[in-house]
Amino acid sequence: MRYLVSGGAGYVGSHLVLALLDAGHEVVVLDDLSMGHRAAVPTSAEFVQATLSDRARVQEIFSAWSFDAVFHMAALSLVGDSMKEPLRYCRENVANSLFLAETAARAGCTKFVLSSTAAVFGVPREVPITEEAPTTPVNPYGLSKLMVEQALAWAEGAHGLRSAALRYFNAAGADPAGRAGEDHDPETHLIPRAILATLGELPPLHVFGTDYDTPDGTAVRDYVHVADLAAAHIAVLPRLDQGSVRYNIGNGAGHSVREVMAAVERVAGRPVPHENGPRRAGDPPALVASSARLRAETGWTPRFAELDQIVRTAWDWHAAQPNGYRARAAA
Ligand SMILES: NC(=O)c1ccc[n+]([C@@H]2O[C@H](COP(=O)([O-])OP(=O)(O)OC[C@H]3O[C@@H](n4cnc5c(N)ncnc54)[C@H](O)[C@@H]3O)[C@@H](O)[C@H]2O)c1
Ligand SMILES: O=c1ccn([C@@H]2O[C@H](COP(=O)(O)OP(=O)(O)O[C@H]3O[C@H](CO)[C@H](O)[C@H](O)[C@H]3O)[C@@H](O)[C@H]2O)c(=O)[nH]1
Repeated sequence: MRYLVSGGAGYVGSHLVLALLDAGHEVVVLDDLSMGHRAAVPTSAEFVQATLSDRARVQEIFSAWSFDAVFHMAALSLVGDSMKEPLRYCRENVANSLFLAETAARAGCTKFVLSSTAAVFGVPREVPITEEAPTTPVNPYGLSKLMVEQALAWAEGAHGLRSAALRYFNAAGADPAGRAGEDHDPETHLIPRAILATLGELPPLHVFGTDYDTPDGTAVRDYVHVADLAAAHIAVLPRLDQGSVRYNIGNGAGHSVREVMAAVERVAGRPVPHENGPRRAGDPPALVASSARLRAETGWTPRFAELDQIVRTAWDWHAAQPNGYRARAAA
């Protein structure tokens, strides 16, 4: 099979590309490298450096190749930035996604997998969060993804485009073989920030909020290993033969910021330098997935379900290349 991965030079995308190549598929990566890294894309994948807002380039890609499915990961995805630039977030994420989906459908591609997010749920009334939970985003990032999900839901009847909306919870960890890892600039995610602070590569970690209504007062998230996330994408593809789907993807276990710091300390064998601070705007107190539907319908199950396993792969990646892909690019 041949697949297009938009955003395939990014964190989650690079791990999906590895999983697809490992399974023997052909992969074309479309990425503008605004956040991703050329060195994150294996040489056995085709690479097209282009932005999704360059409509002519996107159409050229569909003229040059035919695809069995599109995995659409390229997006603006920082909650904090989305609070500052809500219109840009909605415009970019919605317009680019819908143009890509429309172009795919016109080219005869009938399967479209959207990287959606737990942020579509806002502050949930109940955890774990099922696919039936109300979708009431509390930040423009979550709203932009929800708008794309809703538009795609109309595309099946009208254009025959079947879609999978995959609501990732918190992607974490690195390729267990060390081929890829997380490298954002700026890095905003908790686990890499805690690790890089411990390695002395970043200033002490700021704990965003210690007064949440959670067991230890810090916010709770569901950390899912990025290789398990990649495997879920492959597992859902056959479901699209029967129609569009949406799945929540997490481990089903919540961990607080303090628990994550404790896991980093166990793996690193030394304390995480940190300071307590105020809450970050747009952060819900607790997000934990029910992935029962995904497990039941696809047989997917996480291989790296323990927080320490997840942190260990991330630690190994950062300890081996504290400057991320820059060292690889220079090599
Ligand atoms: N990381 C997470 O925990 C998480 C959680 C939920 C959802 N998601 C979603 O998963 C997807 C991937 O997330 P990630 O953490 O890998 O992000 P990332 O920033 O590492 O990767 C996104 C990639 O898309 C590229 N890109 C961005 N805008 C583009 C454009 N207009 N044209 C072409 N390429 C463009 C970037 O260069 C980057 O390589 C995103 O859609 C994100 O919203 C991520
Ligand atoms: O330096 C930091 C960074 C994060 N946190 C806290 O750690 C938790 C996790 O924060 P991340 O930034 O790692 O992840 P988010 O939960 O904010 O966001 C991630 O998951 C969301 C859905 O759950 C979105 O999809 C988003 O794209 C993705 O980055 C949050 O409670 C946050 O407040 C800190 O205390 N200090």
